[in-house]
Amino acid sequence: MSQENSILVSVENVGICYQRMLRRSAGYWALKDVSFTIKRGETIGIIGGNGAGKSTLLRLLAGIISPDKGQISIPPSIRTQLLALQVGFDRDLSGRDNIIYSGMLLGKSRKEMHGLLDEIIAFADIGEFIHENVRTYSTGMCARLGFAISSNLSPDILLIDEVLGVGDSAFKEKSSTLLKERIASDQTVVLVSHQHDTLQELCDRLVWIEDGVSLQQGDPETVYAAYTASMNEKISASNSANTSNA
Ligand SMILES: Nc1ncnc2c1ncn2[C@@H]1O[C@H](COP(=O)(O)OP(=O)(O)OP(=O)(O)O)[C@@H](O)[C@H]1O
Repeated sequence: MSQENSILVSVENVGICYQRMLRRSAGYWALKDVSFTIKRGETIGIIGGNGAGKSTLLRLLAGIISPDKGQISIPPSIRTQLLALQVGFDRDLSGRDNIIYSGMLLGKSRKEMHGLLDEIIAFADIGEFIHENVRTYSTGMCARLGFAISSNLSPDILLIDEVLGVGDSAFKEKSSTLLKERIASDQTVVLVSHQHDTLQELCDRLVWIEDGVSLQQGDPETVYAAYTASMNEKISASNSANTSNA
């Protein structure tokens, strides 16, 4: 099989159960039964309603959490990087130190990272804030830092959780251009987004997840149409229930 078409990641009947804070209450299965594969060089879009389990799935692919049932297979040499607004940085370190730390997590040496620092800082373009703790950053600044790091480090799989469309218009343009370049250069990408245009333009395939279950996968047009039809049905059902209760 050629390298381009080889399966890089396989997710089989995976479930993730979050433990509740109250010890006696049962855990919550955020993912119940998710299966799909990712081929080398593919851009996969993950869609689904709020709370469907999309971010949980990216955390699983990033190796932050492990499955409580089923299996995920990723070769040990494969480095993933998660670009998300809530995770990925040590909030008590400066942006600069987070750049070095992220690079080392992706297998770079401290010396290599010092060589890349200036370029990454220039791409992030957040001024003196680069020396402040990430805790003080705005949402857009976190997105800038994340994109700046991934633009220079090229992980094997880039995982993007709804950070497109964040920030000012100059940054949106810059991040979208970067992503398109990565996709053209055969970067493997998994992208969570609610933006139809983005999914349509960038993705080879969509995987639709609802209530922790992978319902459908395939070409973006078909899967998005099925997802939208299901959403519209839910809205109609909810409107009818509200009318009959009035
Ligand atoms: N750390 C956690 N502990 C307990 N429950 C969690 C945790 N993280 C997420 N959940 C729950 O798991 C479910 C799936 O959450 P997740 O964030 O993966 O959904 P999502 O599809 O990304 O949602 P959205 O589109 O709203 O961002 C939700 O019901 C959420 O409340």
